Amino acid sequence: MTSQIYLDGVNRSFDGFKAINNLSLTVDKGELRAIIGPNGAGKTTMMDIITGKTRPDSGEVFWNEKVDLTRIDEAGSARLGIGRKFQKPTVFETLTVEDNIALALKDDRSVFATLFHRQTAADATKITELLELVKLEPERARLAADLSHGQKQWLEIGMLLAQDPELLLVDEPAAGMTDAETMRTADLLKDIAGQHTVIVVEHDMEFVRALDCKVTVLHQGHVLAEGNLDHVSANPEVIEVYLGR
Ligand SMILES: Nc1ncnc2c1ncn2[C@@H]1O[C@H](COP(=O)(O)OP(=O)(O)OP(=O)(O)O)[C@@H](O)[C@H]1O
Repeated sequence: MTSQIYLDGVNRSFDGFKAINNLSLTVDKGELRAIIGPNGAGKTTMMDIITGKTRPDSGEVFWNEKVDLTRIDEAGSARLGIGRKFQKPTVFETLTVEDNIALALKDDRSVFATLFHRQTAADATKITELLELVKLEPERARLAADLSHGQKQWLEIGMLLAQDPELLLVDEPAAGMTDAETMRTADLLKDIAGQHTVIVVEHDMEFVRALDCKVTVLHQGHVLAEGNLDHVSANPEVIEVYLGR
């Protein structure tokens, strides 16, 4: 199996505090992986290192086994095919759902050209496919502002998928969602995996259970446990530092 992301012996300190401490982690191509851990465990810093936002002090970070991610900045990581979804949805509220996706397909053109020129047949097909994937086809003509919080999150995932990333990093997608939206989001990420590699940081254990994937527990900047949710949940150290709180 080819690795999509490979971290080995990675360290990063902030003012003498080791946010990432000898972190080693491999995520395979097409895998869906959940990352859990208490506040301050280093989850965000790990994603910042993968996307070139933060440089490690030492250690190896490889993309597709050959590209050294420690030498790449955020723009470079996006060009490689790393898409990142931050916690807060950032859709264009005054545009329709469909136009949000159309814009994301066309970030090489101006907004004006995208909105006022006719779509090609290929674009129209791609937009419909993406809307169906993120379960927003019935909402395509609505303004993004009128969507529920969960629907906005799906729309932004659709916008990221329009760029066809190889890897999607998703930060706490279930935060603020209803139970039904949370379960639909788990289904969506499961649908996306395989075609894309998906790494999800999340605190909601019901959601992580629904993802039904390998889980990595981070604590104090390194991997405390790894395996399926039942396996890591039974680990006394994991219960002590995270689940038992
Ligand atoms: N740019 C920075 N400057 C100083 N300290 C930082 C910086 N980034 C992260 N830290 C510190 O590193 C530690 C790890 O933070 P990080 O945000 O990676 O944890 P996290 O697991 O994402 O936590 P949360 O679940 O709260 O989002 C924290 O103690 C944080 O204060």
